[in-house]
Amino acid sequence: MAGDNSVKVEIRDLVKKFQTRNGEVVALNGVDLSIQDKEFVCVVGPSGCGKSTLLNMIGGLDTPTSGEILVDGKEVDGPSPKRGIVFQQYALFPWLTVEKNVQFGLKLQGMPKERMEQVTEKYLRAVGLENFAHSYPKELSGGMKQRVAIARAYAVNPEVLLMDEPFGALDAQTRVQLQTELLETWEHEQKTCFFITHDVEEAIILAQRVVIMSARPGRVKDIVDIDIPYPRDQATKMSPRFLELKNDIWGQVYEEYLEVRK
Ligand SMILES: Nc1ncnc2c1ncn2[C@@H]1O[C@H](COP(=O)(O)OP(=O)(O)OP(=O)(O)O)[C@@H](O)[C@H]1O
Repeated sequence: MAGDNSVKVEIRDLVKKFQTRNGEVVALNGVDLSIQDKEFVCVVGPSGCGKSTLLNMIGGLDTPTSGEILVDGKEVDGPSPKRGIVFQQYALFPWLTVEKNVQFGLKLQGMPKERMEQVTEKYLRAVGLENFAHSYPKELSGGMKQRVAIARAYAVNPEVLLMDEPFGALDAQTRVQLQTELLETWEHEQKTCFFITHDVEEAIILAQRVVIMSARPGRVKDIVDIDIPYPRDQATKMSPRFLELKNDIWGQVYEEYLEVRK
């Protein structure tokens, strides 16, 4: 289950500055991080510490001011189907059915129709939406829409899955359900996952390592190994080790939150 010790994503001395009307904003200032192949990493940190900025740059949606991001040893120079992204707000095409949403990236890849239908069926089944293939996004609940976004990301078979608070807008029960499903899929598909969340419990349930970022300008403050075996479930949250890790991570995030408020 753990990464196989080959580095998938290497981030070196990454700096990102934005020029705004009110002057320069240093979002990230010297981020170093190595993510192993097939590893599940969660990132936590106070609001505005640059988590989304970091994810967008790994995804190739934005460029660093200085420093490097290497995927498989090659510098990221734009988006790639090898890196799938799931955002907090479902980002589905409202005019397309669930099935057509999932097939969007497959069409761009020129996948033959029959194969595309098999892939769509497989992933809609994986997220429990096989009976909603012909529904439109507006007919689905928030949790169902996010399931479609996850199925769509998995369908193109990315090597790295970048998830920016994908469950942030969901109610607690749906969130727990989707966490469980995501872990199950990760166990089968073994992708490298980079997952941003504000929820420390969510980070501990999902990740092999939790990266804690400092207040803006963001840097890596600490990396905590989550030495709780998989499969993890809701009962895991009652274990003494879980509570110990939660206290540690929560305490560190809170310190940074207080920095923001200064
Ligand atoms: N396009 C942009 N132009 C100017 N400033 C930006 C831009 N994108 C992000 N920033 C600034 O960079 C900093 C980091 O933003 P980012 O969204 O990455 O933080 P975050 O940690 O993801 O926050 P949150 O947890 O609230 O989502 C913030 O101060 C933000 O205002």
